Amino acid sequence: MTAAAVALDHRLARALDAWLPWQRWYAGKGRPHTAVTVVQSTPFSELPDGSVGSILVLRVDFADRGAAEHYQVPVGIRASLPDPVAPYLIAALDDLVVYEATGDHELVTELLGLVAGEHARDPLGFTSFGGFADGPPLSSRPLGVEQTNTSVVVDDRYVVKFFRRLHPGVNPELELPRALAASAGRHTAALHGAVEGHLDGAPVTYAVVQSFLAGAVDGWALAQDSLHRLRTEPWSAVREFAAEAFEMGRAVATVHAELAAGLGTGLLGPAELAGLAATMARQLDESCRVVPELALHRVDLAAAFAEVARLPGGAETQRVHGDLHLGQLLRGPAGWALIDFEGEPSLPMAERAVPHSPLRDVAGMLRSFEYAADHADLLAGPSNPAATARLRIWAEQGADAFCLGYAGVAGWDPRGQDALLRAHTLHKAVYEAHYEARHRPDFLPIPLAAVRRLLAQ
Ligand SMILES: Nc1ncnc2c1ncn2[C@@H]1O[C@H](COP(=O)(O)OP(=O)(O)O)[C@@H](O)[C@H]1O
Ligand SMILES: O=P(O)(O)O[C@H]1O[C@H](CO)[C@@H](O[C@H]2O[C@H](CO)[C@@H](O)[C@H](O)[C@H]2O)[C@H](O)[C@H]1O
Repeated sequence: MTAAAVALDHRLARALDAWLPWQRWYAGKGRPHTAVTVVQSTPFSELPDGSVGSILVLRVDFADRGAAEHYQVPVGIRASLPDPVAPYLIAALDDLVVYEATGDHELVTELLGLVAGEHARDPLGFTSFGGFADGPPLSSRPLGVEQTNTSVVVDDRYVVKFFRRLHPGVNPELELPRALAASAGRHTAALHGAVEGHLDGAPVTYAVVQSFLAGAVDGWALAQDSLHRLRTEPWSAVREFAAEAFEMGRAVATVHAELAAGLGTGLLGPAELAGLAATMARQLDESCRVVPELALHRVDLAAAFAEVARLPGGAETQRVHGDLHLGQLLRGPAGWALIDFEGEPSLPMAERAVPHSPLRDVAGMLRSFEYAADHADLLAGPSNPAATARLRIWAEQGADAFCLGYAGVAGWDPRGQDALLRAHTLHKAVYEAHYEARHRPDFLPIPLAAVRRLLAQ
């Protein structure tokens, strides 16, 4: 059998069926599936020894007969597995092995070359926005971090992010940086290229290439370090983290201003506010089906969301990040930068493209300060009221400093819009409960405790 034929062999579909549910990025966990089908296979490279690189699209059908999901799996198919690629094995069929192309420097180099050269491999198109160095890259490595998609760092200069779950529509992670290309300052990573195609007649973003901010530390790692120090040097840990949170607030407000300037602003009037309240209530219902513990608070949560429909004077909107948290901020030599503009990865693209109040992102950050503190509390084991109190002060000081930094740039303090900020914060906590139930059930107590605490305030 040739390598090209393997991509379409039904035995590969069977192997993928067993492999897929174990992947961190697989979002169908908890929904028994009935079939995994390779619905698209786009060979992008054929090496002299007959090895092939191909971008597969899998369709997953579910027993509940709900909507099918599509996933991207770039694969390499070779006669033997080169040593560095061994951890990426998917299946061995006859005399050929199939593995994840993201672990293969040769195939990553081929893909990057297609982007830099703006080639096409029907139905995929490769676009360059410039900034590629001459000559092939010397090294590449999958990031290997906890993430929703799969990113590969090339020469510590680029990061190629392969979107795993494919939704029809242009991914905001391509759309927003592309719109900001001329105006974006130092608080975002430059966009170099993209891989786009079609699925069922709709445009789909397969991958983006961005500048890699080498040596940057992310906000979550910085928070972990600070929380560790909180045990021995509580006041300097609180003070120093608050100073960073202040700068994070400034960076987020600056990017918000750039997004507003590049993509415009709007106003939610009474009808749109009622629509927003209804969307929050609908998402609450969906999350209650996945996380039964949430249903205990359904009435109070619905009441907080209903408040949105009664906001006097409306609310300003614009395109926002959409899924902001500490892990989405990287501190490099030029200060804090925002990454990962794809929005909530489970939402359809049309919903992710809806303009929102910037408070949605602010709420994401405020939740993240609390999340980090509650995560530390959870890991610390048996209850220790003094330690818990310190953690709460740490989170509150971080949140206050963030809002002050934001206000310094935006000219308004997010804490001034109480009901909308509260609704967005609760909405984020509900989303987190849904997300954790699907991806990291051990962490589910964190957002559930937050829902209880926020409702009690
Ligand atoms: N441009 C970049 N420069 C440096 N590191 C990055 C960059 N983009 C992403 N990362 C690192 O990769 C991690 C995952 O990236 P992210 O875009 O959040 O992935 P996902 O959306 O799949 O969860 C980030 O937390 C960060 O550590
Ligand atoms: O993968 P993404 O970065 O797009 O975001 C998803 O995964 C995040 C976890 O990796 C999740 O964030 C939640 O956990 C964080 C700690 O790991 C915490 O800082 C965030 O506040 C919390 O929301 C995010 O919600 C999800 O969309």
